[in-house]
Amino acid sequence: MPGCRFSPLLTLGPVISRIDLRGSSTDPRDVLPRAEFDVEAALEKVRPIAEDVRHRGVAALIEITERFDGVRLESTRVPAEQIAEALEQLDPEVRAALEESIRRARAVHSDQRRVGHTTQVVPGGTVTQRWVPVDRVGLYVPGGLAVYPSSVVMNVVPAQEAGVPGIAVSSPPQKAFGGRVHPAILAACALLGVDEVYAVGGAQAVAMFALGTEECAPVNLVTGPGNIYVAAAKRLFAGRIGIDSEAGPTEIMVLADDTADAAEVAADLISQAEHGPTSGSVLVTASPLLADAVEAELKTQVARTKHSERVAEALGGPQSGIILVDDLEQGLAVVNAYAAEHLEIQTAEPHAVSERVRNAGAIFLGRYTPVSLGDYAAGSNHVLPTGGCACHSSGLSVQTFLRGVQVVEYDRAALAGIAAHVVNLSAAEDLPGHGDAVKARFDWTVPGA
Ligand SMILES: NC(=O)c1ccc[n+]([C@@H]2O[C@H](COP(=O)([O-])OP(=O)(O)OC[C@H]3O[C@@H](n4cnc5c(N)ncnc54)[C@H](O)[C@@H]3O)[C@@H](O)[C@H]2O)c1
Ligand SMILES: N[C@H](CO)Cc1c[nH]c[nH+]1
Ligand SMILES: [Zn+2]
Repeated sequence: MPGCRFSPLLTLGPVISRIDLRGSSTDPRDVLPRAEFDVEAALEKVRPIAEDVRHRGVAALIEITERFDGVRLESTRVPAEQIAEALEQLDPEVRAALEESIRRARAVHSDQRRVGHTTQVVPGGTVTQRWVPVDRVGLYVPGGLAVYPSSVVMNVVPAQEAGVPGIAVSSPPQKAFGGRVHPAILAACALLGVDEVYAVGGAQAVAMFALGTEECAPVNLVTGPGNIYVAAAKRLFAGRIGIDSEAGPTEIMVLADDTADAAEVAADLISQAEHGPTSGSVLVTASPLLADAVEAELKTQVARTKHSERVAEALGGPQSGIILVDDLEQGLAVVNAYAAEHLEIQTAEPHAVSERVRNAGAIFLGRYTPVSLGDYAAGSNHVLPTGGCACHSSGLSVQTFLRGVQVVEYDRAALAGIAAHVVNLSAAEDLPGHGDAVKARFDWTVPGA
């Protein structure tokens, strides 16, 4: 059968492991799978790359790119003609899909814009909250195992809607495309009006953005997903620049009951496993019947999916599994403990269930909302917190590119009205100089002090 491949991994045992939490009072956090993603260890490899870029700029980038991507660049900056040419040659169907994806993402992200607000604290005393976009961002678009024009959309649209004036994109050059950045990525940049693109991948791209080179001015913020080296470089430069998150391997958790369709659940688990061998795909269910049916479906579908080897590796890895629970209550406890990047709810009452979810990067409700819709064209953003970070962080949004600046203004009477409290608090902290700064405005006589 054309396109049908058989993975030898499938003959070795179950396609996915089972964790039976039924009747157990174990804290789900102690047993939940997660892929190993040792950013600290990767830092050791990334530090010399960063130092090299710091000292030798473009010359270092050219050498590192030759080493890791097998491409000898003449310049790191992609010429404008290459970007224009990529758009001219873009398949019309892919162009239409990208345009619709951009239109929907723009509709959602433009609604996230924040307006400033002034609070009148007392007569004559105001605090205004202003939202100011960062001046310049570097957006990383991965291009290793797969290439991601959709990630161009997911990074660029919120930055544009936030009003960021300087937007630069970087993505690895592809040997298979004559050493150029993948043409679909260049075309997506063209559709979005982004003309500053670099053919640099991995940690070296983050170093280029953070430090600047002869060809690329430094940025204030780097966003975008990537592999462990990208994550390690973000950790290395965080503080010097802002970062969105250290995105790890993609993951999906499906919370399902026996109203779910096993074939659809299996297809969704495979969809995210397709990103790479460390992707995590987890089904949580109280239905042993569904668990069996999904496992059987996985066996069939994995064998015929295009990237069956890496899918089988991801599903067979310790980061994937089918978790059997007693009931929806325990299922929700597992869901909240895991804090999935993507959570699908395939139950009889997905809305009501979703109200009880506290930790998830994005929630996909019902059978007609698969994660892959969100990956490409729901309007939502697909750059989401992974590795459990959804319990403290959000996905990419307009807010990522904004800083809140408070503008404070009190007149004489308003300051006089609070002066005694400021002086007393400064004394309580043994920082009397702070109080003196207020007293100085009243000829050292503070009313009521
Ligand atoms: N969260 C999201 O929104 C999202 C979206 C798309 C992709 N992803 C994830 O992003 C990741 C993409 O990873 P990828 O590897 O395919 O692409 P990538 O672009 O992140 O990394 C490729 C680069 O890594 C560098 N590299 C390769 N081997 C190296 C080594 N030994 N030392 C130093 N650098 C090295 C190369 O320079 C290459 O250009 C996947 O884990 C995928 O799941 C996440
Ligand atoms: N699932 C990935 C992380 O959310 C995004 C993506 C891009 N293309 C396909 N999928
Ligand atoms: Zn995906």
